Amino acid sequence: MAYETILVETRGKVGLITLNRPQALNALNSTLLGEVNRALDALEADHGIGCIVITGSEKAFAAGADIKEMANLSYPQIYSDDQFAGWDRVAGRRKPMIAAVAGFALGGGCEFAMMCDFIVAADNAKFGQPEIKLGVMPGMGGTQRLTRLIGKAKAMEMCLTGRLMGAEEAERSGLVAKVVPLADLLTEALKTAETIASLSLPIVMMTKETINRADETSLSEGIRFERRIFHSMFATADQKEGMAAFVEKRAPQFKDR
Ligand SMILES: CC(C)=CC(=O)SCCNC(=O)CCNC(=O)[C@H](O)C(C)(C)COP(=O)(O)OP(=O)(O)OC[C@H]1O[C@@H](n2cnc3c(N)ncnc32)[C@H](O)[C@@H]1OP(=O)(O)O
Repeated sequence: MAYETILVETRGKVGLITLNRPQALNALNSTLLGEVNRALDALEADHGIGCIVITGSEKAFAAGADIKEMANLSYPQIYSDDQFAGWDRVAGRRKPMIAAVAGFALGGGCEFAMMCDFIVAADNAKFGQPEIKLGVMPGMGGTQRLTRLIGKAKAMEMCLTGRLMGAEEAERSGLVAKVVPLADLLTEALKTAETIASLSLPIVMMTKETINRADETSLSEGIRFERRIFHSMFATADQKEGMAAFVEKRAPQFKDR
């Protein structure tokens, strides 16, 4: 498949999407959004893929939604086109997605990274929601996801001032799972993705769905949901294989069923 703004590769059971608009610091325009969704459609349909890594360049994961593309839109246009609705499709993906972030992850770039299941950051990463400086606010989920990840006080401070947060503070605050040296970013992200992809895909997907339920529901409903999904895992061959392998002191051979 041909793409203009991204590169798509498979490395064993891992799908790798690299944002590739270096001249605009990977600003997220509508072509790029369409291509990311097209690539994710293909990777999700491929039964050989167990995890997806999304990355950018050393300078920028993405410097935000494309300001030049949106600057002159009118309210009727942006409303009737439901601007950014395509990002809900990105966020709703069922296979696990890791954002490997180096450099700037600003505005929509930070929001895109937060749509992934977790973020591995290079030590030069800078996160921020600077939209307030453009006379708007985050519009791709940032007010909600950032608040859930780092809490109201820090989310308010970041969104109301537009200040940037470095990688170490982002890790301390719960925005990123792990910080690694820039030179090791892709290797580390791919290694983590390979670990996930070596496990049972349906069990991984059910676990992702169940954890995401925590953002949507009360504790008691969430625990009830977890219990139902946990019980259902006993209908899979991979549960039988995983537990038999432990008892027989051998490595499990998961079949994704
Ligand atoms: C509104 C919603 C819902 C979401 C958003 O995401 S709004 C955008 C939020 N992001 C920002 O406000 C960041 C904008 N970018 C910057 O502040 C700077 O580019 C920088 C601090 C990230 C890097 O500065 P640097 O001096 O190193 O590089 P530049 O010369 O400024 O940029 C290089 C090149 O990229 C173009 N660029 C950068 N960001 C965007 C963007 N978000 N949209 C469109 N284009 C962008 C920049 O204009 C320049 O290209 P030209 O030389 O052709 O102008």
